[in-house]
Amino acid sequence: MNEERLVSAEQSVDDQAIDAALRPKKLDDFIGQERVREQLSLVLHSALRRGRTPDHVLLSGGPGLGKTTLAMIIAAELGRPLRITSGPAIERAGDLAAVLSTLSEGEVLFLDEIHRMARPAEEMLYLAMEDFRVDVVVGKGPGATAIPLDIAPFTLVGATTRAGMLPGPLRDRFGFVAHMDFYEPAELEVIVRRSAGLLGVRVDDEAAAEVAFRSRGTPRIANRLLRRVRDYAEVRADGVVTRELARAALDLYEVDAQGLDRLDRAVLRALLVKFGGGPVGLSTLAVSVGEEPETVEVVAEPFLVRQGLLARTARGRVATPAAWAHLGLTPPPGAAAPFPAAAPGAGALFDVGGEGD
Ligand SMILES: Nc1ncnc2c1ncn2[C@@H]1O[C@H](COP(=O)(O)OP(=O)(O)OP(=O)(O)O)[C@@H](O)[C@H]1O
Repeated sequence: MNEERLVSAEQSVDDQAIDAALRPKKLDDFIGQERVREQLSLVLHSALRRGRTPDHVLLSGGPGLGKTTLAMIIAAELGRPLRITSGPAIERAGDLAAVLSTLSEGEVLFLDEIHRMARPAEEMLYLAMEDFRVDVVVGKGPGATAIPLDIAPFTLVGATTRAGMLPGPLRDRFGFVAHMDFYEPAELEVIVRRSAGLLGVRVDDEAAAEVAFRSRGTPRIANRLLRRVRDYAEVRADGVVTRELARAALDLYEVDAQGLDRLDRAVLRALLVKFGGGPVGLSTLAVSVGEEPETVEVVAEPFLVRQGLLARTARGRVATPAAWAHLGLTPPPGAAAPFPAAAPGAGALFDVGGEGD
């Protein structure tokens, strides 16, 4: 169901063309992520000065935060071609050898979802990253021989949503690791205004702020909400997006003032109304909203936790005071405190898996 959500950060089929059209092409046009941008600029420009290929770059961060965009910008800033592949496309070492052996001097290789690459290919990549060499194995069994093959110096840009899943030896071979954070509303507002300009949508500043605020810190979601708001303004008004129109459109699509959607709110409401704010086990909570536990855990909870609306404790899921306020409800006397510091037997707080019902 993640794919169908308006507030999913994953790329949908509809997003593909628009993502491409809205990508900034230069580092200076890339909005937000100040530290990453500055660090990357130094890495790239010092390599350019020295006439060398820059260190390999690892981009780590959630979907829709701009990793593909940055990879394209890196190639553009270096004035080099970009080759794009992804971990799941590399099922065998031979798949990677085919890519590496056809790279041109200085080419930028973007390997998206690098944590999903096949293990034997990973080992081939170590050597390629370090020595610009691959060992091509010819034959099978005891007669197999490894033929070393030089490859052109290249820059690998790896992207991952799960930096923790990368084996240490692979992570260590990146000279520069960029951690991409969620964007601030003010940064997203600039992105919304820029995208509106490119799409020819007239959006006033207050409306841009409204869209930004509901975009869960993610440019891809901001661009998607902007499109829905544009449709609404075109059909129901004169095409100019005002704050009132943006609010009405996003309310219609059930994306609320903090970016929660129907599922998020259903989970929160069940936790508050049916279970008095918790603690309640994940499976019980999931059944009460008619979803699988995994859907609640993977799709709804991370954002609720990030927003400080829900806490995962050793005793189960607990609503925070902000959750009551967000849904305009009053906690009953004695509602569970999210952080029962003094309660005997209360366990650790966050991200404790496996609590019972
Ligand atoms: N800093 C930014 N400034 C302007 N637009 C941005 C920025 N970051 C991302 N975007 C826009 O958001 C959309 C998604 O970005 P992109 O495809 O680069 O994300 P991603 O991190 O590679 O996502 P995924 O991990 O799902 O592939 C693109 O349209 C891109 O233009």
